[in-house]
Amino acid sequence: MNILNRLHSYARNHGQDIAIRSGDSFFTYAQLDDLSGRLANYIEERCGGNKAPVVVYGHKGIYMILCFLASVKSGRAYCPLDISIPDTRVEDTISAARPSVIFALEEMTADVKGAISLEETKEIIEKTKEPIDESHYVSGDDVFYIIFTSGSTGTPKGVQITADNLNHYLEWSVGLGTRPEDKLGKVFLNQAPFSFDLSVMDVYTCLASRGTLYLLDKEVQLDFKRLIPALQESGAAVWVSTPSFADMCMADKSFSAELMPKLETFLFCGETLTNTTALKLMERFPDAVIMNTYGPTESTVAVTEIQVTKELAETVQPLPVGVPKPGTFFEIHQEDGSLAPAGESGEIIIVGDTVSAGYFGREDLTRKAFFDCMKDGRNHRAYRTGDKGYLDDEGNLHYQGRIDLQIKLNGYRIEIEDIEKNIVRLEEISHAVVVPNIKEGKVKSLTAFVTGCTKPESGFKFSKEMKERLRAFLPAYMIPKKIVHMENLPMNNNGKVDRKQLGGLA
Ligand SMILES: Nc1ncnc2c1ncn2[C@@H]1O[C@H](COP(=O)(O)OP(=O)(O)OP(=O)(O)O)[C@@H](O)[C@H]1O
Repeated sequence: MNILNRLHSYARNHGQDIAIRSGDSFFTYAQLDDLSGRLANYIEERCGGNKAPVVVYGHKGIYMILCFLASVKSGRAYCPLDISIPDTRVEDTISAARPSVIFALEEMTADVKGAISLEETKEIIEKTKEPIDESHYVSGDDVFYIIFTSGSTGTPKGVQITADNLNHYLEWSVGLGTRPEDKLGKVFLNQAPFSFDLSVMDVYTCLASRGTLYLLDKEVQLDFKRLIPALQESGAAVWVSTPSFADMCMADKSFSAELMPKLETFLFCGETLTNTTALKLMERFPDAVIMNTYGPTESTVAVTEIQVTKELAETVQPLPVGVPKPGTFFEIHQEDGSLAPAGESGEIIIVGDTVSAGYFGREDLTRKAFFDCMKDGRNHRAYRTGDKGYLDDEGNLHYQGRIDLQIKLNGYRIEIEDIEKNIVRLEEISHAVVVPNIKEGKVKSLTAFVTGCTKPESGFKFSKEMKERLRAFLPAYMIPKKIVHMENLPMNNNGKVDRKQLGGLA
């Protein structure tokens, strides 16, 4: 599949269909294709031989996607930066990317010179009458986008995803949870900021399916009084978010099939989907299909899928993340780099057609994380995920947490996520995040932050009781020193549980 050609054909044959909506603004397929082609012409004329990426700064406006498409039509990768990114990181990213053009579609407070504002972008498009020729479009191994990871599990790096990576990903994602034809013309919900690659799952799967992308901005997401009516108004059939965001929505009783009667598919990625969340969602949306998918930015959003049925959610805990998409293979490596025996756990290595070429301008980091590998008689790109997992007899991948969330406490080697999985076995608790208390580089104790039950009268008593009961599941050295009840776990800008913030509270 070639997404840019597909957009062209939609613009020609279904030009009046709405491609993107944000509040009262929208672009039809004809507008999106035409205006992005014209803006691409401007970029090419202005930059000529400078093929450096285009930085697009902003939030959930419809012009964001228009600028992404203009960049790739001009033959340049784009690098999306959301307004939630702190100024210093915006500045660092821009100095690393050395962009050919910067579009700042929202007001920018970072120290950045020469950015083109939204008003100027509109004027440029108005003045540039001709769309760019297709021969300029990024294709094959050309980089389509560069996403700087959030750093939730390390330091931010610019992951380069090529046109081929994206096209291979889309061939699979249009069929996630439903047949591809069942997604045609449907509404897709966008929760994730564009600087988080989860958004690629809704933006491009939607555009590839001639759907309407419904953008939910940050302020709406944080205000139930606006969020619930927006969800209702969206008419969404495909839901794409982190599980944490769905959990947050479930705090409102009206979040159900009555509110969103057209909702057919939940697509989750980015963090663990707990059995509790899946089961609660099934109660609220009995007819919807729930898909768990897994993958890092480095292998284009997601590379596995599994439909979470009631039976699965009731019998297998934690939930598997599923089987690889076509064109993806897994290897499980032991600490010494050799292949783990069948069924045993180790580092998950992703091999295949959606694995990135590497990090932008960071040959050193690229060499550490990526390598080439033969599979089925062909050379493939492979990526060391830093995630731990194993493959079961049916070929399902089971994710067991980050290798770097392994700590040493009083000489014991402990998997933080192992403790979390056991805490949620306690009836009252639906989510648990355990953070180490570190002094002088050494782990001194552990604190667990939990949600689920109503606020206990005495935090001390609650902690004591939970710890007592945890003894049924965990050895004493793995039981956190404190168990703290919270109404909600804090989320980072990408909508994942914010471990760093909790670390500060421990
Ligand atoms: N379905 C899933 N279940 C559990 N964990 C998941 C799932 N999908 C993704 N993850 C976790 O999210 C990671 C990928 O996150 P992402 O590429 O968004 O980077 P990030 O959160 O910005 O972190 P960093 O910046 O440190 O790379 C995976 O490597 C895995 O640890």
